[in-house]
Amino acid sequence: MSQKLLLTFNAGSSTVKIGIFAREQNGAKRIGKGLIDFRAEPLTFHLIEGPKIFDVPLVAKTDDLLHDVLEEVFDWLGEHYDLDAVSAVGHRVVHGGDLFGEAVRIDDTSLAGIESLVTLAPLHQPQNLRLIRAIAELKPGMPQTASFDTAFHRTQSDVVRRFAIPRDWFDKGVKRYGFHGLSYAYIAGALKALDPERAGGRAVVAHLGSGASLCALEHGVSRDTSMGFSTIDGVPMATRSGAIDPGVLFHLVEAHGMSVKQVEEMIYKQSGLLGLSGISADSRVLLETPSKEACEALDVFTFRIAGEVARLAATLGGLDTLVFTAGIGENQPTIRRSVVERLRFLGLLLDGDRNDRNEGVISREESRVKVRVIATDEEQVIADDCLRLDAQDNAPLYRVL
Ligand SMILES: Nc1ncnc2c1ncn2[C@@H]1O[C@H](COP(=O)(O)OP(=O)(O)O)[C@@H](O)[C@H]1O
Ligand SMILES: CC(=O)OP(=O)(O)O
Ligand SMILES: [Mg+2]
Repeated sequence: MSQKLLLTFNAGSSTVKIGIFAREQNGAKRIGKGLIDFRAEPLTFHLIEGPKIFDVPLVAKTDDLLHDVLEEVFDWLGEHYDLDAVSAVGHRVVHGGDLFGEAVRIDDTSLAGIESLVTLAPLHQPQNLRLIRAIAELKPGMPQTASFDTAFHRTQSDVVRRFAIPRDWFDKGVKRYGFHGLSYAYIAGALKALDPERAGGRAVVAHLGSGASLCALEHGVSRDTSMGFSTIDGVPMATRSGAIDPGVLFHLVEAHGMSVKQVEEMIYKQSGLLGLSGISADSRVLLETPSKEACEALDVFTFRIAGEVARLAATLGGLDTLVFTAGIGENQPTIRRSVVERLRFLGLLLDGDRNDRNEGVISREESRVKVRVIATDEEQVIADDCLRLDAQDNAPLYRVL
């Protein structure tokens, strides 16, 4: 019999990342990585790690269900992996609200809980649900688990989580939740391995991908983060505005007659780097475009990130380590340089050559704050949760309702 496998799904704002893991005695070991790119026209599947590397355009269209897209992706994956050996599937689910403090098996009850949080993460949660349902149809009876982005931040104090609005709204769930928790959990583990005594001490992690946020870690525990109630808050992103004076939103609706839906579309999908530059949501394109607007978009981005690092350092009462991670954080020296140069006053000194080579430590020896680049792996966290939950007992399986 062939070795048992696990699949993981990490649905971000613009891609779905698929992890293929072997179930080994000492845990889940990655053996492949795929990516469905929803920005590409036509929709494209990339196998970026595995026995063969390839890109294929998909015939299936993104419909509301993702059933056809996944079926086609499974056909491609099936040429290289024995998909009959898949014994469980784990998902990243972006919002767990106050309902989910840790990863869970998916059954009808947990699925209803995930569904009840759709309005809190309209860019992500519906996609998570589509994937869960499509897999339940394509692989009936397959055990599925959910790992929540919000769960890692439940160690934050109420002072950090409260908005300064009438206090009963907090009890009704209007509070700062924070996201990218699977990435921060992975980085906290990596920092512990690099620095077993102090896990990086007082560390700020900058997760800079299509969605971007920062997290303040005290010996690996979340104390504060830039994203709040929704995935809009904090720093500007590929297409999201980041924190914005709520007065602007009232103004757009009342003085300019925009509907709430139109404002939502603008803030989630037409803002950030795309809106600022008018050129592209992809920082790689902006770095190569010699225009004033592209340059200014990147300046706003790095200005706001540096400001957030300083704010989070205040939460921690100082800063020992700054970590860059995710697509931009791991791969873009120019953006890291602009952020770190703005933070010289906090004791950060960049080693330009190390930074250009994307090395693990990019600060100089004499820098008071150590600056690191660590590749995140949200799929590993999902796979570890999935393996642990699946091994516990034969609890409920999700079937198509
Ligand atoms: N070499 C690179 N590979 C992939 N993404 C990169 C690279 N360099 C920069 N990026 C940036 O990272 C972003 C994607 O980051 P990622 O963490 O994968 O985001 P998400 O999970 O939100 O889709 C891209 O929009 C791009 O701007
Ligand atoms: C929470 C969030 O913004 O996720 P992503 O960066 O994957 O879009
Ligand atoms: Mg992501």
